[in-house]
Amino acid sequence: MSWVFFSAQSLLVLSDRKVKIADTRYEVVKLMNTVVNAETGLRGYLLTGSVQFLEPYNRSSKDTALLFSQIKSREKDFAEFTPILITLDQLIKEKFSAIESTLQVQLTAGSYSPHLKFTTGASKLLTDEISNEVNKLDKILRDENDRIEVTLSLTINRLKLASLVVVFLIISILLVNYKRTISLFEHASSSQELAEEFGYLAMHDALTHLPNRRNFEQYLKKSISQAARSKQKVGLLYMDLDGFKLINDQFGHDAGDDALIGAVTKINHVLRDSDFIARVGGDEFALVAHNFNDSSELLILANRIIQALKEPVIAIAGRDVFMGISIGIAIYPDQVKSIKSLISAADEAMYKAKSTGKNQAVLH
Ligand SMILES: Nc1nc2c(ncn2[C@@H]2O[C@H](COP(=O)(O)OP(=O)(O)OP(=O)(O)O)[C@@H](O)[C@H]2O)c(=O)[nH]1
Repeated sequence: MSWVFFSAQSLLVLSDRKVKIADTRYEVVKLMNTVVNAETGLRGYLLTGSVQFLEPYNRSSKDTALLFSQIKSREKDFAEFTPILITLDQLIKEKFSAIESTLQVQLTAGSYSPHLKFTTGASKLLTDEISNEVNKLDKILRDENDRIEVTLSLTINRLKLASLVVVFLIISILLVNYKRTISLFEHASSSQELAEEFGYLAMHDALTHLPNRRNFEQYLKKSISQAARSKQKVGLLYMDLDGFKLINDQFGHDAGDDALIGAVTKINHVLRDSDFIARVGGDEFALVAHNFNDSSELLILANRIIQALKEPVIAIAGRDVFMGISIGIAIYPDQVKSIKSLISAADEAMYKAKSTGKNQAVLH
C-alpha cells in the first residue's frame, strides 16, 4: 500500500518537473527568436532607412535580456545549464554589440552602407554559435523530458497493476466477509432454531406434544394467582388411564404409544378453547379449567372425556382397542386455598375414582 502512495507522489513530482521543462523550453526557443528578431529589425532599418524598424529591434533587444535572465534563474533546476549559459551570455553580448556598432555606423552615415558589419560572415557566425548553444540547452531539456516520459509510463502502468491488485483484494475481502456473514447468519438461525426446539422440548411431551409437567405447574401457578386477583375459580381434573399397562403388555410398547396418542386425540376433541391439558406422567394427565360456575360443570366436562374414550382409541390388527379413564376433580378456592393442596386434592379424588371402580369422575 505504501508503495502505491509513493508511486502516486512521484507521479505528482514528475508531472511538476515536466511542466517546468516545458516552460523552460518555451523560454529557450523564444530567446533564439528574439535574437533573430532583433537582427531582422535592424536589417529592415538598414535596408529601408525607415525608423519604424528600430522599434521591433529595441523590443527584441529588451526581450532577449529579459529571457536570458529568466533562463539564468533556472540554473538551480538544471545544473547542466551553467557552462552553456556562460558561453551564451558572451555570444549574445558580442552579437548585440556588433548589431549596436552597425546601427551607430548607419545612424552616422545617414544612408545605406553596403559594407555594414551585420552582413558579414562574422556576424552570421555569431548567430550560428548562439543557435548552437540554444540547441544544447534545448537538447538537455528534451532528453530529460524523454526520460521523464519513460518513468511516467512505467509508474502509471505499475499503478494500474497496483489498482487492479487493490480492487481484487477489496473484492476478495468483501466476498470472504459476505460468506462469513452468511455463515454467521446461518449459524445464528440454526442456533435460534435449536434454542427454540430445546425450549419447546423443555416444556412439552415429545410423544403427545402436550405441555409437560413443568409447563403444567407454571401454568397452574399463574392461573391460581390470576384467579386470586380476579376472584375467579380454577378447576383441576387429574386423570389416569385405566388398563393402559395391559395394552403395552398385549400389543407392545409401540402400540401402547399409539394408543396413548389416540386417547389424547379423543380427549382433545371434547375440550374447550380455555381448557389447558398436560401430560404429567406415563398415563396421567392434568386439565386446568376456567370459566365455570360450579363443580357440576366440571363433572359434565369429566364425563364428556370418559364418553369420548368409550370409542376405540386405535385398532390393532383389526381389533379395536378401548381404554377407560379415572378422573379426580378439585376446585380453587372453593375446596382448597393453595396450589399444592389443589394438586393433592385432585390426585386423591382420582385415586378414589380408581379404587371405587375406575372409569369415573370423583369430586374432592
Ligand atoms: N407405551 C408406553 N407406555 C408407557 C409410557 N409411559 C408409561 N407407560 C406405561 O404405562 C403404564 C402405567 O402403569 P399403570 O398406570 O400402573 O397401568 P394401568 O394399567 O393403567 O393401571 P391402572 O392405572 O391401575 O389402571 C406402565 O406400564 C408404564 O410402563 C409411554 O410413554 N409409552
